[in-house]
Amino acid sequence: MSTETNTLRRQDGTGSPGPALRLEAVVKEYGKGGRAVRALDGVTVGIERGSFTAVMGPSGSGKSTFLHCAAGLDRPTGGAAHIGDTALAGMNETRLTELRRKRVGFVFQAFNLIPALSVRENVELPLRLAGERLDPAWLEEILTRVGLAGRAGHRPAELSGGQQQRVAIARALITRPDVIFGDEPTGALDTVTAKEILSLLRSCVDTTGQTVVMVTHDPVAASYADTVLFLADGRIADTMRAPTADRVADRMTHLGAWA
Ligand SMILES: Nc1ncnc2c1ncn2[C@@H]1O[C@H](COP(=O)(O)OP(=O)(O)OP(=O)(O)O)[C@@H](O)[C@H]1O
Repeated sequence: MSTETNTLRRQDGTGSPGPALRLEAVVKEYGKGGRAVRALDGVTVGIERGSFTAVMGPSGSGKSTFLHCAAGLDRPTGGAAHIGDTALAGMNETRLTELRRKRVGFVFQAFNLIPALSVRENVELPLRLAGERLDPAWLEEILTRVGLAGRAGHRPAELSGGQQQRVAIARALITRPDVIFGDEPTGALDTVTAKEILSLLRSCVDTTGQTVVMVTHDPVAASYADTVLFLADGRIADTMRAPTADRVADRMTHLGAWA
């Protein structure tokens, strides 16, 4: 399949043109020789700006490897990954670190906040690490958007799990990244709180055109996305637009995910 035919578009067709993220024939092998594991086996996909994409697949199908290669956390063995127009191949570690700080945001299952820092300081951290100027109005806007304007001085331990994940989302938004990557962002939350976090991610996409790519095992979480990519044995086995939880669960069953 060509990149063009594989480019994922928003359902309503709005947002800037051009993919936020592009993988071309990406291969990732771990180990060498007879013991090598091919975790990604020629993945080609473009992810449109302002879209919400869920990545699903059976255990070991390559979801984490996909996310790591797409976000510049790991280097593909073959093929090419781009964030916007920037090719990740050939970047040295310093430039890759800079790219990860400025151009992508991460939201993990375990929140990964700094306990000694306040909400405000946690959110500011990526800008400080990147040596960039803080725009106080933008910080306030983000804190308001994630519903934490009144909690800016609190420490993470004083917040619920859902509130802590809101801090992580605010921290991901602060650099106005090309893409926010979520790795099971609702995996540690109860059902009601998970829905609030998914609605927040959805509204980041809908109101500001943020691009979100989220690995999940949960068909309900995937149903918040515009498109679901299904991985199997390191390849894109299927793409589903306008997903519902039932259709996603059905597709996963056919991929043998819950056999
Ligand atoms: N560092 C590594 N060294 C060797 N093999 C690895 C490494 N990381 C992943 N693999 C292998 O690559 C394949 C894909 O792994 P990956 O973690 O990307 O799958 P996944 O779909 O995210 O799985 P899960 O849903 O269980 O988290 C698996 O066979 C895994 O064992």
